[in-house]
Amino acid sequence: MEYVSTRGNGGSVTFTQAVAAGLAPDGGLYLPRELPDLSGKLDAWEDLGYAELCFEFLKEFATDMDEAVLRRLVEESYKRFTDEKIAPLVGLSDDLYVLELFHGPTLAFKDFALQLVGNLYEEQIRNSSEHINVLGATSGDTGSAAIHGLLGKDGVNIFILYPDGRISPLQERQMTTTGAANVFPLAVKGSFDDAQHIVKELFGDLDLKRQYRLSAINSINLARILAQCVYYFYAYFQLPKERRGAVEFIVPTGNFGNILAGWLAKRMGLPAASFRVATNQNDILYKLFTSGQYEVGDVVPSLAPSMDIQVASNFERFLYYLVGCDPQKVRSVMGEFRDNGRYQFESFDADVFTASHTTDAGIREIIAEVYKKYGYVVDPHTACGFVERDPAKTAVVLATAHPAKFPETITEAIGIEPTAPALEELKAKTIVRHELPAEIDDIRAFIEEHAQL
Ligand SMILES: Cc1ncc(COP(=O)(O)O)c(C=O)c1O
Ligand SMILES: N[C@@H](CCOP(=O)(O)O)C(=O)O
Repeated sequence: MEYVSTRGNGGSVTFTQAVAAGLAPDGGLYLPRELPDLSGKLDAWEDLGYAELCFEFLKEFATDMDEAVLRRLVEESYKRFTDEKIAPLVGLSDDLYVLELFHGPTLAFKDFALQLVGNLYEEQIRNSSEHINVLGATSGDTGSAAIHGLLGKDGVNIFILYPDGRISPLQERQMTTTGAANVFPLAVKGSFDDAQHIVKELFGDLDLKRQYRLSAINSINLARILAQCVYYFYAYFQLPKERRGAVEFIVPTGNFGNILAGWLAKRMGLPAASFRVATNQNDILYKLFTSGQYEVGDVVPSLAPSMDIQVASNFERFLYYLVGCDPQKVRSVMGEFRDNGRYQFESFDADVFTASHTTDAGIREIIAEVYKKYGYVVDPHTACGFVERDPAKTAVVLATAHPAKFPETITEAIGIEPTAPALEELKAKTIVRHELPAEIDDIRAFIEEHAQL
């Protein structure tokens, strides 16, 4: 299978090359030249365990990898999950289900892809004997999942930018208390968007990228998206057969990676009816999907900090399909959006997407209501998925983080403090972090000083 850039000037590369590159050299994002039709495989996949399903799915894409190696890496990637089902589907009522994606090592859905990406990078280092330097931006969860996907692996330094003071204290502790000499958590004086922008600019500096062998762990990396497709199939197979008629996946959304993975799964044969873009008060995507107006505003810190994002990097992958896979149109829309901070679509076909948004007050109310009604505790991000439902559909809400990562908000809402052993043990550890301005030159200089060659 070949991979091409959304902007059309990145040539065509293999799976391994696309993963190693992260961002395409023309600044675009990689996608398969053609999506495979997997609908004929669903019957055979119905009863597979999570790792087996993941292997079967990924081997359609990693066609340049040895299958035995891929199988080993995939199996390894799900060993540290604490629930035997890996991604259990919990029924709250006949037509309302929660897909729990927080049983990995860092208690957020990012572990699904980043445990795997860590293993793919380790394999790459083993094969090339070259050191890599991982660079990423996080609004809370990607950073810790990436660090824990790579921790203890030789030949890699990790630089993670995060907005200082705008992630939860426990998310910060997950990144800053590892004690590992090759992990550099960079507390940046700015927003996640500032951090993500800097990271993309640095990946766009092709000399820097080549010299330091910079590798991406954000969802600009196609491996992230593909690994996240798997649990949509897995969730579907866990639904009772009589509930599979019209399924809406409700996805707490920020950078648009998670929901894009579901939508791609549908394009490949997953029989889902629709996907809900569930945002917090930073609702640029809600406005886009309800009006066609795509306009950057100021990010407002919220109770669901990992979704405090304005410019969602994976929108570009959706845009590519929206404009009929025409890279020139992608370049033109992205260019106008970059220059003006806005783009008005004349006709915006939202396809199978629906959208909702939630304020902080709404998040608190939902956490309390869901607990009262079902005895179930949702984290503030997952709460955004409980806003409204189409009664004609079976709803599957993606639970993207464990509530114990956000104890203050949960305690305020229901008077009970959620805990998780993996987080408790972090509280006594020493924090090591590096404070930097949100300036590309400062970040570049830090990397040049601390990267390994
Ligand atoms: C807990 C949580 N929920 C939801 C999201 C939003 O997911 P995405 O950025 O893939 O849209 C994130 C961050 O990515 C997150 O960490
Ligand atoms: N919400 C994310 C932001 C980064 O998104 P990614 O999916 O592109 O890595 C986070 O928690 O860091």
